[in-house]
Amino acid sequence: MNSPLSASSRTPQDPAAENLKHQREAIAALGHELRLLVDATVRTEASPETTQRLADGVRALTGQLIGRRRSPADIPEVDEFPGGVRMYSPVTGPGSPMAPPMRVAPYEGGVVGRCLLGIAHEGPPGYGHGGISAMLLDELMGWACAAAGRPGMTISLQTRYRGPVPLETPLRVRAHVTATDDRKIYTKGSIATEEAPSTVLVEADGIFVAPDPDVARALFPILDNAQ
Ligand SMILES: CCCCCCCC(=O)SCCNC(=O)CCNC(=O)[C@H](O)C(C)(C)COP(=O)(O)OP(=O)(O)OC[C@H]1O[C@@H](n2cnc3c(N)ncnc32)[C@H](O)[C@@H]1OP(=O)(O)O
Repeated sequence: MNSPLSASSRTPQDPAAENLKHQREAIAALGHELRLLVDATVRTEASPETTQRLADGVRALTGQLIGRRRSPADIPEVDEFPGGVRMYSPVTGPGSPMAPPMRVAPYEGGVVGRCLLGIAHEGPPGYGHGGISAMLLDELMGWACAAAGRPGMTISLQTRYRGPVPLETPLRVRAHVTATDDRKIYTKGSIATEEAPSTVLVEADGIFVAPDPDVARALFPILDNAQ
């Protein structure tokens, strides 16, 4: 299984790789514009008439996007599953209007994620929603498992909120594997600002399980097709 941090197996000269790159760039460009739209939407004080007109305009745009719809079980062609690029991940996906998106890199035996939360991610006024913090940590601890060669699914996530997470502030999320026990992988994670990286605002303990192969095939039929 490839690590999500590893490069794609296709070479840049490969026409299929060029096409994939082109597709991903376009998806990321749309994701970027949609994130700006989401941000503008949750900030707007436009009149009801203007808001209604915009809703009609957005509906017309959405109509253009409905073509080959995928079922939840399908893997997008632009993705690498398992263990690779997820263009529409709600945390790291450059094509997701919901994602901050968090950029992940290796870091001191684990992984680090960098992102900003916007008003769309707000919980208490001016601060991030606790569920969003848990989502960032869950995802990054999952990456830490994969980067350690032990990909798994979350079975337990415990979060402690020590301080509110400021919006529109560069954040540093960290995660690493602390221990493994058969199929269980134990992880720790934290969120701090880039400005004060040693002041932990949220910390988490996560337990992941590498699913039994039969369970994994039942959950992800695509794994059978890939063989
Ligand atoms: C790189 C991309 C990163 C993405 C990260 C995103 C992470 C996620 O959000 S994953 C989504 C949320 N998680 C889930 O939906 C998982 C739901 N759980 C399941 O489907 C199953 O428990 C699954 C598939 C993980 C494991 O099933 P299976 O392979 O049958 O394992 P199973 O035999 O039941 O359990 C293995 C061990 O874990 C323990 N365990 C399983 N579930 C739990 C649980 N919820 N709580 C505590 N222990 C548990 C079992 O007791 C067992 O321990 P032991 O061997 O000591 O008895």
